[in-house]
Amino acid sequence: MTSHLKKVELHCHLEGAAPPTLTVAQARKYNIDISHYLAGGTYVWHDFASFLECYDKVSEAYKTEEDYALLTETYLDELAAIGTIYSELIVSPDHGKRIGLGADAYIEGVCEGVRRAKAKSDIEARLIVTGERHFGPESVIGAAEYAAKAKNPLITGFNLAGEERMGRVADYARAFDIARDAGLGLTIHAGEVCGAFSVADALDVVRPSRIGHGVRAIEDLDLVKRLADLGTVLEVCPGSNIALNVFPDFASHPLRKLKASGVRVTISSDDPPFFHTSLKREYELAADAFGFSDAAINEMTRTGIEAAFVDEPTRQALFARM
Ligand SMILES: Nc1ncnc2[nH]cnc12
Ligand SMILES: [Zn+2]
Repeated sequence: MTSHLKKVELHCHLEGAAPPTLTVAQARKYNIDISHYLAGGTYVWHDFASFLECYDKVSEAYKTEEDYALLTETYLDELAAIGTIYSELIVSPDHGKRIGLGADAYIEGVCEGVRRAKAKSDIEARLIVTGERHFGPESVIGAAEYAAKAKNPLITGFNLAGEERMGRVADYARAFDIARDAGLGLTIHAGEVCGAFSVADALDVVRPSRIGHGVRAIEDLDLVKRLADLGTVLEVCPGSNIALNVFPDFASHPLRKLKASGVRVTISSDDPPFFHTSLKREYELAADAFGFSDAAINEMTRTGIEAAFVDEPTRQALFARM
């Protein structure tokens, strides 16, 4: 039981949080045939590549500023209802461009959703602009330039997601330079689909304060020590890792080992309905599948606040709410 615990989430893709019921309604509204990707109330995919394809198709069912406001508000309301005080949403203005809505209208819709949710529950939220590797380095640079120029106080970070097997981190270094120069927090997907080398690449090239997943660092114990020494925070998403078969089961998932080795870890849901999970379930798994005490879970939540891409007064206000 973790319902009494305050919660923080650093790693959730906005479109990846789309409830299947809402996506069905959206697809009906726009007369989109989504039956290959959503059947029986469940998103349909069978491996990482088909998951990404399904994710992109589902995203296409959200088309207007109001659609993004509703999607954001719906997810943040769900988080607030389980005691979540802070959420970082991974968003893709580039996707807004691709669907013809435009990056500004996409972001404005998301910001409206953040404001609506905050007015109801006081949940704090920030946006991490992401580039997606499978759309190529130029599109990732475009995403970084957008984030850098936006001067939107809710946009506080930059991420790189998508097909991890596409190119090496160095191909995307320029995008991270742009984001770093703009003062954005840096995080990057690594060590999820690819092995420990991708985490080492991320540390060498990007020097991020956080890594999305990073769990396959466990394949190289020197690298685990490096993560612990640097204080790099891992945004660990156990349910996602099991759904994508990164590890066969929770017993072989390295969350406990990483934490015991001194690596700073947090827990998140990634793309919850795609992976049959939720932040509530991830906290329950931390207690039941991993055997963490309330104190250990609170420690991970505090790590999340320490690593959050927020200004210091906001960070202190979040600590005060713990
Ligand atoms: N788990 C994941 N890894 C990489 N890119 C993603 N985009 C959405 N979810 C993702
Ligand atoms: Zn992710």
